[in-house]
Amino acid sequence: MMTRTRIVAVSYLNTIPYIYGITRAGGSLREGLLLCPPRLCAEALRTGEANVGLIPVAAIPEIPDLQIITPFCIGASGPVRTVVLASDYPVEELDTIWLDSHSRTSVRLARILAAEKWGIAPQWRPLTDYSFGTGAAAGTHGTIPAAEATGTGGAAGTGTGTESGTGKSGYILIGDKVFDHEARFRYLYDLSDEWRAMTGLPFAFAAWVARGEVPQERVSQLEEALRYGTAHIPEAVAWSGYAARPYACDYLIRNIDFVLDAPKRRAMELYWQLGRRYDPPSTPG
Ligand SMILES: C=C(O[C@@H]1C=C(C(=O)O)C=C[C@H]1O)C(=O)O
Repeated sequence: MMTRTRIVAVSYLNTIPYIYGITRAGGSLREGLLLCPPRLCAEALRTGEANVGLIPVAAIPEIPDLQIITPFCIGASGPVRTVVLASDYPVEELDTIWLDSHSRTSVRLARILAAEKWGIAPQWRPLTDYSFGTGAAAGTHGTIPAAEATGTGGAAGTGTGTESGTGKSGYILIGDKVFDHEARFRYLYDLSDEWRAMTGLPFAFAAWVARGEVPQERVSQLEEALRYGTAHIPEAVAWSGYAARPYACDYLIRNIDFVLDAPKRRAMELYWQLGRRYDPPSTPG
């Protein structure tokens, strides 16, 4: 029987209440904690580096022997704010969509929405460089070109998102980078809002899972830690590296919904069902 618990969780502001709860609980829960972007959280469960984790819901059916073990998630019942399609053009006009390589759930959600709601069939490309037009990497493949990101339209010859069609690009962005870059774009489509408009349901982006046997006592400790953290959001933010960000509490209280309730479980099932129609695009890393 497996007794060691190695926990992996997403390294964004939206996980701070969970991290706070786990850290405060101390002991072996905290010692086993590993933080990384969502795609790598799923990888850690898949490879066995972790046996408990907050992982993108897109990855749940792909990893054998997983179970959802807590009634907590990273979800949204209204706008989520940090999962967006950002562009200088209306979605109907886009011919290329660059996909955040840190994401598993939202990139597939974008493909579902493109086909089922927006009625577009853009080229899908991996976005791998988040310098957003600044620094030495500006204009290289997979980067948001500075000119486009600042709203002057696709800059010819940057080699990014402008090589084909009308050169109208959109960018699926998730997590903290949305706070830093949202103001650059004319159009922001909140993917939680778009999903709710299409289905009438809230959404769950990530859920807590265990792989293989994890002692019930550990699961109960984890659940207790998550409950504490989500019930003490201002305390968690004050403790964290986000204390000076004026939007942090508001975002965690108004945008993120931590409860994995029946409507979010229904949304997860529907998302898995729809997602099977749309193969995930190949993304590096
Ligand atoms: C709400 C968010 O949901 C995240 C989005 C994920 C994805 O797209 O794979 C995975 C985990 C969540 O933390 C966010 O990142 O802002």
